[in-house]
Amino acid sequence: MGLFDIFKKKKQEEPVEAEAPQSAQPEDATAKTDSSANQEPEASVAADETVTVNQAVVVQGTDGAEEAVADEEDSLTLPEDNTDGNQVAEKNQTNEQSIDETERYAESEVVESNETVVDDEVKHTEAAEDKTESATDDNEQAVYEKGLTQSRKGFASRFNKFLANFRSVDEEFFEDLEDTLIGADLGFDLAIQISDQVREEAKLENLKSKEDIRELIIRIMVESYEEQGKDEDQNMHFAPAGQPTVVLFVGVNGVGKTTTVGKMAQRYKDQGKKIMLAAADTFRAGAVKQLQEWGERAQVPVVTGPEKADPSSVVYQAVERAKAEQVDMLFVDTAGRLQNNVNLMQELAKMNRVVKKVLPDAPQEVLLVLDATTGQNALQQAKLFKDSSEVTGLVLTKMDGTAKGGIVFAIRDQLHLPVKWIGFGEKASDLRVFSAEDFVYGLFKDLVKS
Ligand SMILES: Nc1nc2c(ncn2[C@@H]2O[C@H](COP(=O)(O)OP(=O)(O)OP(=O)(O)O)[C@@H](O)[C@H]2O)c(=O)[nH]1
Repeated sequence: MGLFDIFKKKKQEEPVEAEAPQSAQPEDATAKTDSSANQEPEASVAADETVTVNQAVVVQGTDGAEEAVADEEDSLTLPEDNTDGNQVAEKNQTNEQSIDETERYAESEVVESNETVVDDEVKHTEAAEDKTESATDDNEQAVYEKGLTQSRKGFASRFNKFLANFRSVDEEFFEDLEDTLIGADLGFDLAIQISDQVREEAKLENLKSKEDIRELIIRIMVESYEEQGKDEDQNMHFAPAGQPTVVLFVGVNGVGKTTTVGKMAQRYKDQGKKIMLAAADTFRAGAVKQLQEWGERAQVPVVTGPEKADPSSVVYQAVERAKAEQVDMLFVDTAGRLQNNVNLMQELAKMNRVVKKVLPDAPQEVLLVLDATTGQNALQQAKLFKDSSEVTGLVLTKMDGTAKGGIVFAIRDQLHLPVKWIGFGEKASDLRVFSAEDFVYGLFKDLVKS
């Protein structure tokens, strides 16, 4: 069954009061494929242990870390400061603000009417999560529907505005359609491609009514999304039993790397995995502290180095330790990388090589963390990271705080990098395995009739 057929089936099964996402109980919610769910639980680690790597930078003879890192020393120039990163972050923010301005018209209604609902939902969610921080118990589809509220309303409001002007399927219609799709953050290329397909099929099927056209657009979007993703490997990859799985988290400042590491640590710890974290963001003291807090919360050890230490040295120590202590998964939090800073990209490559010196098949995953609220900007970052590092998948954070859900379509269309995880909030349980099915449904369910 194709994605659109699943979509239609879900829609037919949906209770009449579809606007109350928390009350929806889809039949197939238990059938979700969670790549991590079938792993064997193992013994948990000692609580609240923080390891400081005091010798992370200094070469002291016998330690392989020094040799490994020294081998790489020539190729690395440490960044002097984070100024550029801050500029990028500020630029993102400015960009976000200006886009917000233009979108306000389309979304103001939605945001206002949602505020009370969101407040209530937040209270409700917090109360529930006081009882359990488990990421596995909640109904996945309801989580997606809630997390995608802003994007769904944004889409619906754009489409309804566009269809309100609908008179006939003429050239003006296609121009409006392209503008609507670009406005929904699908990107120019995909907007044109979808519009062309709609043109072809509307003619072929002789579709004329507003409802038929609306459904055709959504069907084409869903089907082209599915088609483009058929070769993507969305699963997390793991080392063979007995070896640590190493996951590097990369991305520019403030996208949510540290938070994602913390959430993932909690998630896998809850599954019985032995977890270790490495604080390779040695440039920002706050980042180490932030990771330590997540480590304490999840009760997993955190390997740290002195401030301004060579990040690769910390990584090396952490990998050695993870191997020696038979850790199942080592999560490495890296500094905010700048897409236009060659030195920083080199440093990332160096980290990769240092990991391989200890564990030749690692890292099993290099996850690029992207902030969904930055829309097309996130896409640009992803392109640059993809070109200069071995990114294996994406984590899309802050989806709860944006109407730019369409970025998921643009990412697949232009990058062919699988979104593996999605963040719907700041709590550990807000990180979810990405499900195209739930995503598409959460985004479009208001636009298609059952
Ligand atoms: N609403 C929301 N906030 C998030 C999400 N993920 C992360 N955040 C918040 O985003 C902010 C930045 O997150 P960090 O984890 O510090 O980002 P970082 O990429 O590690 O930043 P640097 O250490 O500066 O490189 C924090 O306030 C997080 O709580 C999410 O999915 N939703």
